[in-house]
This record gives sequence, C-alpha cells and structure tokens, in this order.
Amino acid sequence: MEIIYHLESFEIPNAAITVGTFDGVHLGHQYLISHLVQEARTRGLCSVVFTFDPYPQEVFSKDPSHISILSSQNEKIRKIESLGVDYLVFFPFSRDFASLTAEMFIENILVEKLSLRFLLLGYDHKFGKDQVSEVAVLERYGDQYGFQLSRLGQKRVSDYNLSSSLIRKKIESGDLLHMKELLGEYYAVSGSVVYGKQIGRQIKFPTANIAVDDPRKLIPKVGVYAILIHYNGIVYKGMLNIGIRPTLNEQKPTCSIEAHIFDFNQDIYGKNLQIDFVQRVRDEIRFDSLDDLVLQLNRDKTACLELLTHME
Ligand SMILES: Cc1cc2nc3c(=O)[nH]c(=O)nc-3n(C[C@H](O)[C@H](O)[C@H](O)COP(=O)(O)O)c2cc1C
Ligand SMILES: Nc1ncnc2c1ncn2[C@@H]1O[C@H](COP(=O)(O)OP(=O)(O)O)[C@@H](O)[C@H]1O
Repeated sequence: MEIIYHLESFEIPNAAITVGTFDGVHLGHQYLISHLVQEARTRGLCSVVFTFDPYPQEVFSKDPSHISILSSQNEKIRKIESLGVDYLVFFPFSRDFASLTAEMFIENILVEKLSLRFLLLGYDHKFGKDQVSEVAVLERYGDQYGFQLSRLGQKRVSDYNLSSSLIRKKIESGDLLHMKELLGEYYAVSGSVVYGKQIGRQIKFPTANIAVDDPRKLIPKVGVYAILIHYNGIVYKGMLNIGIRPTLNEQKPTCSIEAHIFDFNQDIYGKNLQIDFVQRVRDEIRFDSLDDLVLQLNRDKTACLELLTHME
C-alpha cells in the first residue's frame, strides 16, 4: 500500500475511491473498504481510501487539545493496509478545504488529481461545505465528470448500528468487553515506558507507567482493567490501572496509566508496549494503607488471570 501525504506530486491512474474519517477503522469501515477493494479489482481500477489528518474535529474544535480519537495514524495505516488497499491518502483537513463545495472537491481533487472512475459512499457520508449526500445529485456529477457511484448501507452487529461515536461512548464508560465485535480487535493503546515513583517494586507489584504515543488517543474510563501486553513480539497477560492513585495521597495527583505484567521481570524503561484492553474489573479505590492496596492487587491478579484464561 502506498501512503500519500502530498497530492501535488501525485497522479493515480483510474481510481475507485471512498472518502471518510474512518476513526477506529471499525467493522463497518472494514466492510466498506473491503467492498471498495473488490469493486476496484472487478473494474480494473486502483483502490484509494481518502482520509484526513488532522481530523476535521481537530480543526473545528474550540479546544483541539481535548479531542479524542480511536485510532492513531499508525493504527489506521496498519488496519487499512491489511484490507488490501492500493493507496491511502492522508489529506490535511483545514478550514480552507472545508470551504470547498461538494462539486469543487469532487472535480478539483478526486477527478483531477486521482482520476476518479468509481466512488463508493458510506451510509452517511456528506461531501463539501454544502454537505451533499443525495445520490441523485452525486450521480449528476458522475455523469458530468465520468465516474460511477454506489452507496452501502450501515453495517449492524448484534443489536448495534456500528459507528465510531457508539464505540467512543462505550470506551468512555469502561465498557470494553465487546470491542472485538465492533472494532474487529481489542481497543489498544501504544506507548513507551516511563519512570514512576518506584513504589511498585517495593510492594512486589512493579508497574510499567505508559506515556501514550498519540496524545489524541481516547483513554478508557478511570479504573482497573484486565489487559494483554504486546512487547518484543510476545503477548503477556496483565492488569492495569488508569487513575490518580488516591492511596498515595499525592499533593498534586495526575492521571497515570500503569501496567503490571504477570510472570515478567525485565527492565523495560524506554521500551514500547501495546496494551489491549480486555475488560474493566473495578473502580479505582482510596485504601487506608499500602498493605490494603497490596491485598486488593492480589485479588485483582486472581480475577484478571481467570478472566484472561477464559478469553483464550
Ligand atoms: C492493577 C492495578 C490496580 C491499582 N489500583 C489502585 C487503586 O485502586 N487505588 C490506588 O490508589 N492505586 C492503585 N494502583 C496504583 C498503585 O498505587 C501504584 O501502582 C503503585 O503505587 C506503584 O506506583 P509507581 O509505579 O509510581 O511506583 C493500582 C495499580 C495497578 C497495577
Ligand atoms: N512484571 C512487571 N510489570 C511491569 N513492569 C516491570 C515488571 N517487572 C519489572 N518491571 C520493570 O520495573 C519497572 C516498574 O517498577 P516500579 O517500582 O513500579 O517503578 P516505576 O515507579 O518507575 O514504574 C517497569 O518500568 C519495568 O521496567
């Protein structure tokens, strides 16, 4: 798969294109993108996923430091590449770009730069400043600029209409158990291991404190989770806390993300880990003493190991 950041220096011959933010690349997005790849192959076209970085909500938000996304650029690339796509365009969304009408976007970018021949629409995609979504209008552009058009319906999973905002709400409320059915894999966060207060090793529960790679990533609700840790090509079981660690009675508590890896004893400061969230097990609690915290951590370990073993 070729990744394109600058359309100026690029020309794609005869493209089948789908356009969207694709945050999370969830199973609905995967259904759409797989369909695009199939259509492109049948029609002898290149498949092109046209997406944005920065995201539209970063450009329009009053406070861009507070936006939260489901997938970093690297995660998006990995998932979209696995679907057999030929080209992935990361278009720099801006206010200028947002001021283009649907027709200008289609003509100036999709037709002129990418030689659009086939446009696949997601169920709710709207184009341009004028927010055009009507098939009849887009078909008229198709006749004018020489491309065909098709729209797919919204994918349902169990009782859900799949959407990035449904997944976001679930993660924000700590409901991570069914993520595999929505995202196709566990919700994951990657980051490097940084120094903490070095209390973990004293209480025999060393914890790798994680500095998340992409500060825009949505962090699940505060609490304790059963997790899988990917490190150095191996998947370990473990447990993780997100929170302010009230037991430590810090003057200025800050939120930390820290993972205790089961059956593991290595110095991994500075190393990169991927954390898969499997299930939330409890709220964060303020204990009267570190001894009480340790008793609870032993109970958590038993609960998480049982849960993770059942998941296998
Ligand atoms: C699975 C797990 C659960 C935790 N639960 C709590 C908790 O409920 N309350 C709390 O104050 N700290 C909790 N902690 C955080 C510990 O206080 C912290 O790991 C310990 O103080 C070590 O900190 P350090 O890495 O800075 O040395 C938890 C940590 C883990 C790994
Ligand atoms: N089982 C384990 N789980 C997590 N980290 C471990 C483990 N064993 C050793 N370590 C190492 O110990 C460090 C954590 O020890 P800890 O005393 O909690 O220090 P810190 O407060 O700096 O996180 C980790 O960053 C890692 O390098």
